[in-house]
Amino acid sequence: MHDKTIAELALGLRNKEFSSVELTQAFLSRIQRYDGQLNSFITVTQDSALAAAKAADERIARGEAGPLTGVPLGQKDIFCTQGVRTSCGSKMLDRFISPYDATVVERFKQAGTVMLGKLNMDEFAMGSSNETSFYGPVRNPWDTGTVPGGSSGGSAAAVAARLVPGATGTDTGGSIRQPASFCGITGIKPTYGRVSRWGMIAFASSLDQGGPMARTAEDCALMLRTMAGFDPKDSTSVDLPVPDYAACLNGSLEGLRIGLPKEFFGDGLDADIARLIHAAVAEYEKLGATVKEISLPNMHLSVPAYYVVAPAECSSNLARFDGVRYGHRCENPKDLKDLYMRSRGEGFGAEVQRRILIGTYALSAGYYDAYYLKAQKVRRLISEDFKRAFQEVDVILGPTAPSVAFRFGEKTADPVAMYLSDIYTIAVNLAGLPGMSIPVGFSNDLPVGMQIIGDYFAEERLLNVAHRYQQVTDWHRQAPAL
Ligand SMILES: NC(=O)C[C@H](N)C(=O)O
Repeated sequence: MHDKTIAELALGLRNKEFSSVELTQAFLSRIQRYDGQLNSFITVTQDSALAAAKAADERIARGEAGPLTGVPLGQKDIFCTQGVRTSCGSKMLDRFISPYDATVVERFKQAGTVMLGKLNMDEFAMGSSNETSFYGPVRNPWDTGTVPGGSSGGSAAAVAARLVPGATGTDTGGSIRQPASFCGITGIKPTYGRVSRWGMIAFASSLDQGGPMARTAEDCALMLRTMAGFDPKDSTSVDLPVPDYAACLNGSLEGLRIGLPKEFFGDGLDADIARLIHAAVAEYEKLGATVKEISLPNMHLSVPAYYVVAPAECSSNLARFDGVRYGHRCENPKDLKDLYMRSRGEGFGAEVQRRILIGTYALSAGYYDAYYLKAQKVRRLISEDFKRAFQEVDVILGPTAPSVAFRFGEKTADPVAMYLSDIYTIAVNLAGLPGMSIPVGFSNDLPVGMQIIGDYFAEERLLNVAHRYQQVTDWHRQAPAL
């Protein structure tokens, strides 16, 4: 059962080939058997999962089921879950039991899905390797000596290892796409504003966006249909109708205009990855697409701009964790200042502290214009690059990451080397565009992902482009040996 996609599981449930309780039990026993090796879960919610599965079976029996009723899923531990620890991968929130559900969690509950547990992640979503989690690193199921990517590494590893058929992720600067690439799965970061951020612990509010991670584009479409939609509780949520993403997967690609940005294929890209991306592009030509080289001239400014904007917003968002109302509180504080200093010093790990310091500096009097304001101007230039490109092409293809999964410790001593893992993904967040990663082959036995970028609210197009490729290839069907 664990090898089936979400679409196949949903069909099996509807046809009563198996019950949601049986399915949930099967995944729970896989988690118990294999997650010791991977560490992809922070919390497994066995009892509530079985209760939700039982309720789903009853709903199916009454003929009141929705398309995903009874399907088990995992939630990244950044989404608040009522009555369940929501740690965000941090000691700061190790004992935080959320009093409410995030909108995304609430929507999945209403759809009758079953939450298997909360997935491991980089602390407060800051990282590209899952090595910053307070709960220890997640291991990549393709080679447990390598990282799964980050920050949604627990979600990616669990989906790849078939411990869950699908999971949520969040993407502030590549955090859905880069781990999807490293673990050989499919993930989509929707347009900023498409999925509610309410109850999703804030890192950089102008960039954060939740999205689905699964094995196929079809499964991502099914999950996104449930996740997306207007939410009055999120001030940046966009009030646009949600298309039936699964209905447009089979559209023809005849005449599709593909752009390949020359900046994505320059120095720093692994030669094997470049070869696999070109091979995937050739498949699209067979499907009727035309290809042209384009330029995104300000791409080289995306990582520097992101590392001003994201830390600036994080320094403001994380100010709430002061040991008074939220989060870890130190023992026996002498006075208020001591309480703040020690609670934050003990509760936050090194990478989070680094970002808070950078952000506070960038926003401080006298530096604001030089850093924050300038980064915002660069952000506009990057958006305009894409705007120009989308006048000529329908989608942009390129690598998701410059390398395959790297080894533990390889980049921890050099934060800038770590930040460069997101060199191809970050510009998409700065512009607020939708982006996707799909598996297109292997290099040294490790999965390689291709990125598909579209114009605002072109999620249907991206999913269609990904699905057509998955109909003629089987990279997304490969499974790691556990
Ligand atoms: N949250 C993300 O999208 C991950 C990104 N690598 C960062 O550390 O900021």
